[in-house]
Amino acid sequence: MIIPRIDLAAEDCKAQLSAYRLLPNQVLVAPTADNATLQTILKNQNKDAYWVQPAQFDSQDPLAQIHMLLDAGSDKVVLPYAAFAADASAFSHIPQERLAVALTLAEFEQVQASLLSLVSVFILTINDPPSSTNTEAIKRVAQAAQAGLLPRGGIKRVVASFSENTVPQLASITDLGRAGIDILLSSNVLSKDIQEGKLNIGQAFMSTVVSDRADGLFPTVVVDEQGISLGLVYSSLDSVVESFKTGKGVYFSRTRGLWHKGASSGSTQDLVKVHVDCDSDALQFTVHQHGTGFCHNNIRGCFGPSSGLAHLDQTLQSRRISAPAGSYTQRLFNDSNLVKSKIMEEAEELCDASTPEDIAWETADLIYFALVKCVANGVTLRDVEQQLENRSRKISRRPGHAKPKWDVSAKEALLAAAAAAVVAAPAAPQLTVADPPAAPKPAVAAQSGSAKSGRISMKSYKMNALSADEQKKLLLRPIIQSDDIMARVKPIVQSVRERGDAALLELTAKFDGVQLQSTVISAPFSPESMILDEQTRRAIDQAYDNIQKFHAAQLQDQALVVETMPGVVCTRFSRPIERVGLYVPGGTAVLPSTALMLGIPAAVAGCSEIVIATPPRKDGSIVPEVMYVAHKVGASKVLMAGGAQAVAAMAYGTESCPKVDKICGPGNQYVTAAKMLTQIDSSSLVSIDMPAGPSELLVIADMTSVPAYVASDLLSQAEHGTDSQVVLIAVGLTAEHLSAIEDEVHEQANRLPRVDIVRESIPKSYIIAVDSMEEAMKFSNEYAPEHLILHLEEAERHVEQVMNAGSVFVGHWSPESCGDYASGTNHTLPTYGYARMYSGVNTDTFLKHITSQQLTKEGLDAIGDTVMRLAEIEGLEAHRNAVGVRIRDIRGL
Ligand SMILES: NC(=O)c1ccc[n+]([C@@H]2O[C@H](COP(=O)([O-])OP(=O)(O)OC[C@H]3O[C@@H](n4cnc5c(N)ncnc54)[C@H](O)[C@@H]3O)[C@@H](O)[C@H]2O)c1
Ligand SMILES: N[C@H](CO)Cc1c[nH]c[nH+]1
Repeated sequence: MIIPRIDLAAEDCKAQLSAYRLLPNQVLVAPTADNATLQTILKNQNKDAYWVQPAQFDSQDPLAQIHMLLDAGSDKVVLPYAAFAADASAFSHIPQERLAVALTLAEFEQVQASLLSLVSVFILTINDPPSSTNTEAIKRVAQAAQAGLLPRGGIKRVVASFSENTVPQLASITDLGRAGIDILLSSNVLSKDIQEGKLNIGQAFMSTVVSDRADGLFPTVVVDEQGISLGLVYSSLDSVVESFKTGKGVYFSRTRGLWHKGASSGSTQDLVKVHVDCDSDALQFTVHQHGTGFCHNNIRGCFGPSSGLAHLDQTLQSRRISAPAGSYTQRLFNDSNLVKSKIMEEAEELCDASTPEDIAWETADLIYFALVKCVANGVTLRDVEQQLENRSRKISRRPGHAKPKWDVSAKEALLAAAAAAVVAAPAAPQLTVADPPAAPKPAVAAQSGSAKSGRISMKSYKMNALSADEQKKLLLRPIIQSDDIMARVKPIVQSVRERGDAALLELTAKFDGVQLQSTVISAPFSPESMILDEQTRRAIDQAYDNIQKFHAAQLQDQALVVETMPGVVCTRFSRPIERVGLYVPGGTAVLPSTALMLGIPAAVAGCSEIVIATPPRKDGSIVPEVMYVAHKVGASKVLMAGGAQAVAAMAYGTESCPKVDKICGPGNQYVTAAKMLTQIDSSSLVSIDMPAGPSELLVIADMTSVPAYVASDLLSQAEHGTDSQVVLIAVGLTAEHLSAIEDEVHEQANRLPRVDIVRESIPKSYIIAVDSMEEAMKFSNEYAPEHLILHLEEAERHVEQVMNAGSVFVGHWSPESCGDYASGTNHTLPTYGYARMYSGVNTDTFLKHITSQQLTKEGLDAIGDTVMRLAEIEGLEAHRNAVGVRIRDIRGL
């Protein structure tokens, strides 16, 4: 094997480096260890090939410079024998395979046994050209030096370093090579061309390779930059010479002769490295493959397509060039904030994962999003691997502490201290340290963690293949055992009604797993309870402003005045409901947005007492986002309770929770059942907004719809709860379009943190194919969805046909999520088909309308006979008389 020696003091050193980069190793001779050219070279990618030989080290601290060169990634540092002779033990901490020694034949004679175990390469300085005498001497040294393998595997190498102008015969290289001796030559005597007075690099390289085949060819394994095999070919001496010359993959075809790979197909190869195997009879070409691939069947490799990370990397690289419009991947490429959020989300989930399956799952997610970021920024998987390899070559170890921001142990200690402080302070049950705004893990994910496989798909129907009865059945929501739920809720409501706070505390311990000391936090709320990061605060403030604007516009503060007949004036004016209870769900997800949706209209309406009820977190606190909203809307109390017990507390009142006049807000089946139960109990004297149960969504989509958008909207509601239902009405969609939507549902769902919930809600959901918009609208109006999305051409034209729906989202750019959070409309909406007769929460929800009238003498005279006659018909004489006594006076009867 030949090794070029490149003098970094030479002007053309970088050109030399590039010319001989295909050889496995190069020796870089630098004037000093910190030479600027050397440092620049070590910053590039190929450094694992370099043996660095500085002529001079810093005399104060040579070891530090050796560490620096090895940490920078050089494969080996070459030291003069004198350095070892002075104190060999100083180098004993450096891995043997990273050190080489340069010495003369005479010096080798003095080598102590200890040096043999410190270095992996002996570079013998030979001042004369190869001769029979020095060749024999070199061979003797090789025999002595090469005894035994390196501790971590591999051989010790002996290299004969010939002087500046020596151009050895190929036969000498072959002779030394057969004895396992490499030849180090000045790059000045080498050439990529066949040139008089120079040694051709291809021929020199091949002079130690022996073919064991009758045709004299050399089996050549072709691999990509990640070392993944692309195929097996054959090389001849000429093809190798040509490869070194052109820097391309050139082989020998037994049918075509010299074969410039890709010359006709376009699938060319840039040659990255050429290696010979351990017994010198086969080659390995490392290439950067262009075009469709190496295999003539238009796939990447002859042994089939790549898999694993390499495959993901290749897919993302090709998607970067041509991602389908509207696909999730394209969105990720264009939205660096989304990628950032996903990486942080997945990293957190990986930290929280504990089972081997979950850890593998979360790692896969994290790697996926990390690779998207790489590809979006022109970084390849190989670049990442190169970094890992560089790190593995470092010999100085960093302590590896986490930055303070991420130091979990320190944070836990802080939280423990804060919790201890809270226990000591009886009146403040919430932590004083703000937790990150992360939502709690879905209950289902926590329980299962197993059924994470299988396609996630909705059921599929064709409207014209269904009987009327079958169509009707589809209008029903997933069955809820309401008798069973009522039976569970009644005793809960009863016990809170009878035992007040004591029952509340017990039930919170039972259902929410937290033993509180008190049930209510009263305003003014402490600033520590609502500490938010700036981005969250700004998001809440913007949502607040939009929702406030839309709900303030609904307020009719002018009385309605109509003179129905001359002298008969009818008026209607509104007054706020004084005390309202707002339920903010907190079971599988904490929903500060619901606090906005209920609190803002209540505040706009002017309710004088606003109580917000929400389940406490496991540490007994309420999320700071909800506390901040409670503060903004002017709530007087936050009730730390959820479920039926919270509803009962607000309906009947307890020692600490005020009784309210109306309870609003969505919730699970227990919440909804308790609202209905307390509403029909006249002794509670409480009303409710509506039965707002599990979230649901109906999408009507035509061929103009974007599959990725449709799927994302369906999933946005399917992720709420296992009982959520989403429906897609496909209007004249082709089979391809429909299956693109189904694929997106599956793929996007699998990337969701709440995929376990989606796995249960999506199978309860369905797609129904129809032929016309009329059929679609008819079905939608009968279903009366909570949310209706129109993914249609000229979607706005169809709004006038909507008869029953909680809220409508018009066109491709109106995702339902905007209505959930920030556009201005309310997200507390009727579900279960109640949109046929209920409106969603709005400003009027928190108002009563009072009417009044005033009649003049003339007005009463004009209307009197009508009223008296109608009272007579009903047999209500007192009614008739109240008008009659006045009419007699007016008319002087
Ligand atoms: N329609 C709308 O406008 C709208 C808006 C937002 C949310 N939602 C829906 O609200 C619901 C929120 O449900 P959630 O469960 O996440 O939160 P939640 O706050 O409604 O319910 C959590 C509470 O349920 C109680 N509970 C749990 N298991 C119980 C059991 N076995 N027996 C008695 N009580 C029990 C606990 O006290 C717990 O605090 C979802 O279905 C979501 O779709 C609807
Ligand atoms: N989509 C829900 C109404 O059904 C509301 C919500 C809250 N947070 C997110 N979404």
